[in-house]
Amino acid sequence: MDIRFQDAGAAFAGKTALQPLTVTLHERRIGIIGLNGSGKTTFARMINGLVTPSTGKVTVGGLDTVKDAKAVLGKVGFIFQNPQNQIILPIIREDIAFGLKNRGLSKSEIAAAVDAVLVRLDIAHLAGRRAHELSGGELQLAALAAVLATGPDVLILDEPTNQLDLKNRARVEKTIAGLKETTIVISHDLALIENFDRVLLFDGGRLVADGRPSETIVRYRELAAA
Ligand SMILES: Nc1ncnc2c1ncn2[C@@H]1O[C@H](COP(=O)(O)OP(=O)(O)OP(=O)(O)O)[C@@H](O)[C@H]1O
Repeated sequence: MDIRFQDAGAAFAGKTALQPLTVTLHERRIGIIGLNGSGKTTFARMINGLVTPSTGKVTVGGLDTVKDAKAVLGKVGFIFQNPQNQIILPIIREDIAFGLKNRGLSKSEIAAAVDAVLVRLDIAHLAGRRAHELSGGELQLAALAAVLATGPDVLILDEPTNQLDLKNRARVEKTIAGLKETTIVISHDLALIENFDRVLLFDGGRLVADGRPSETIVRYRELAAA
């Protein structure tokens, strides 16, 4: 599943947030790092079309994020920084099922798909729980389950370990490691992405390093210390 940025940049109200860049992503685990406000989330949101390019274009598996916006949304799942904002229905099982409605599935097929994803993430015990009662780590996994159930080819997680304790962090890390989907993770938690296939470093709205995690992380540390 190739993700291609072709001279693609982004601006908000005429102010450049991301300088035009050309890059193709096809690795299975991709990390995105950089200081606050460096353009990481903007870059990630361009992949699912939430942010449309002000110049150039972005394609996912050959689909244009502007012209084929709906198809791209079906291919790219996004787990936001605050997962509670994307859980719509109060009970976890219902919330996961909600995302599968309008797909021509029978009630029993939806129930089976919900069960399958709960088992896959080892969170079957959360099925009947209320979202507002869950811990941060449980919420993160529940949001991931709801997105995974819809069968995306690409998953984007925005700071998935933010505010998690060590136990929940390890749980989320292990879950990410086991995902078969192409997974793009924005993170300030450098240990989380140190074994990824590729890491992109943004600075001031520019892609300034792109390569193996060890090299990119060293560059980030130099940049942060400067
Ligand atoms: N919707 C928007 N409207 C206006 N400006 C925006 C919008 N989204 C982002 N920006 C600006 O674009 C720049 C890059 O922001 P972005 O959210 O991509 O950074 P980031 O690297 O993800 O930051 P952080 O680590 O703090 O989450 C910032 O200057 C930000 O203020």
